Amino acid sequence: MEKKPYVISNVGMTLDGKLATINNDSRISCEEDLIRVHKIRANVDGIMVGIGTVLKDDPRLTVHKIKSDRNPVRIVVDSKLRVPLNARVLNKDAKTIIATTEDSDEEKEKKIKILEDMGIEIVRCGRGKVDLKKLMEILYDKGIKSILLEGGGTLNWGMFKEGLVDEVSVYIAPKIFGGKDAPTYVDGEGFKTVDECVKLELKNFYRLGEGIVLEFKVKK
Ligand SMILES: NC(=O)c1ccc[n+]([C@@H]2O[C@H](COP(=O)([O-])OP(=O)(O)OC[C@H]3O[C@@H](n4cnc5c(N)ncnc54)[C@H](O)[C@@H]3O)[C@@H](O)[C@H]2O)c1
Ligand SMILES: Nc1nc(=O)c(N)c(NC[C@H](O)[C@H](O)[C@H](O)COP(=O)(O)O)[nH]1
Repeated sequence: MEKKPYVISNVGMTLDGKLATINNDSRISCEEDLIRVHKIRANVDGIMVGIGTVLKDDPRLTVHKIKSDRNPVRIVVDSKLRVPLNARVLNKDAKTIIATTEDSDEEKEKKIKILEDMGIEIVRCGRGKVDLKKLMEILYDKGIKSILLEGGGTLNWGMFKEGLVDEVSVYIAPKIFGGKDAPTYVDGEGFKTVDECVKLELKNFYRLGEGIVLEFKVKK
């Protein structure tokens, strides 16, 4: 696909690949790592998360840990439009785009109208779940040429499966959460064979705070 933003996937995960505990405690990154993430945020056009992350963490998705005179556009992928009207991602600190499906019912249309009246832009693509390839084209046409993908595991799977991620950076905290139901970096159905899996090329690694940062390019 030619017309798509450059996508950097970032997470803070435990040594066992978890993004949160089974009780959804997601405090993984150390302060130094959060500053690293905010430096990336300050240099991209958009920050994207799935609705699961908004419902569980209520992130602001702004640059607030370092000085910056701009905030990227916040993009929430939300098939069923579950976003709470008091979510911090809907505040006035930055522009927000909610990506949802073309599926329609009276209640959804009502909520779209309320969100639009709040100044939120609604983008509709796909049926059943958001068509991520189409979404990337739409965002590119809106001038969003780079995106920081901040999870969670379900959206990460969708983006990797569609071949939409270009670069990966992960912070590995020296912690082990365990739990087969705890969210991991990439969840979803998973690839069935090694031939199909996403292949990466290690570009850089360094110690940061108590953990380590790994940076990869996705092999195309
Ligand atoms: N440690 C970290 O770096 C980090 C970062 C982000 C999230 N998290 C954690 O991840 C968890 C949330 O992850 P999650 O997996 O529940 O939710 P998620 O944030 O991945 O959102 C999933 C939602 O994305 C939407 N979606 C629409 N179209 C899709 C498509 N084509 N493919 C995939 N998803 C699509 C669906 O509405 C789906 O419910 C929370 O526990 C949060 O704390 C941790
Ligand atoms: N890099 C990273 N390390 C973590 O330990 C963690 N829990 C997240 N979680 C992703 C989540 O979407 C938000 O990045 C945070 O919840 C921060 O929220 P802010 O946007 O700064 O309000 N991200």
